Amino acid sequence: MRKQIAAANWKMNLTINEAETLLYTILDANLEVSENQKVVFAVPAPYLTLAAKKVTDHSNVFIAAQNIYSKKSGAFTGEVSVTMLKSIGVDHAVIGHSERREYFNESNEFLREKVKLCLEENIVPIFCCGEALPVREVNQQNQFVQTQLEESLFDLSADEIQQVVIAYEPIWAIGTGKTATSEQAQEMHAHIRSQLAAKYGEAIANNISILYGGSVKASNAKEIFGKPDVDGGLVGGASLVADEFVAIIKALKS
Ligand SMILES: O=C[C@H](O)COP(=O)(O)O
Repeated sequence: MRKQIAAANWKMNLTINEAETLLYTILDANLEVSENQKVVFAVPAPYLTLAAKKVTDHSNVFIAAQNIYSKKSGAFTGEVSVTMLKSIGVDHAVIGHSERREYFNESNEFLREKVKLCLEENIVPIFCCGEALPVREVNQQNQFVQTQLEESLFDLSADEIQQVVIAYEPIWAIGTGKTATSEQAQEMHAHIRSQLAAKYGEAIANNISILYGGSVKASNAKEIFGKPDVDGGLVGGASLVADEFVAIIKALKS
């Protein structure tokens, strides 16, 4: 049975003191995260070690890197590898966020290598996909996202694909306050799941968590997460406010 997941993406925000306070406040909020749920914090790289140590006492709570490099080690100044993450207890990584694709020119092919590497090291890739506004305006979003999946994920084996979490994040809804309607989210999630089913079979497709990202907040999480193919969210801005993120966690399906 696929997991329901609330994933925080702090992006490039917070000082260490602010990060500690936020994480501790959320963890101390009497969270009851069931076996069928996961809470993930994608924190800035300098805070990964501290955050990974802090969550060891909390069941079903995990720490993610916001990015990795596509090689395991070597002369790649400034980059962070999956091997390093593994060695500090980090077990998830956001791969292919639209900000990485846009500002750092990360291609589907490059992201395919990163996903592979995560799986080799037993790190769960949270693979992001999603279209920009001009693509949606000409109603090409399904084909666009399908190509992202095909080029980055569809050479994985049946065992491998089931380790991947997919996050659908329409770029026009990220940080804009403009959320996709729950119907738009469901429509795309159903499309993604149908593509997974066509490639790997229905049973496997039904095992894969598909998160929605784009202006999720406490006030809309319940409705969006309530849709049958939406298995939680990847949350930016609202994950920086403890009460908001706690409410978002509570909005997960049980
Ligand atoms: O990774 C998270 C997404 O980019 C969503 O960000 P947002 O919740 O601030 O719109």
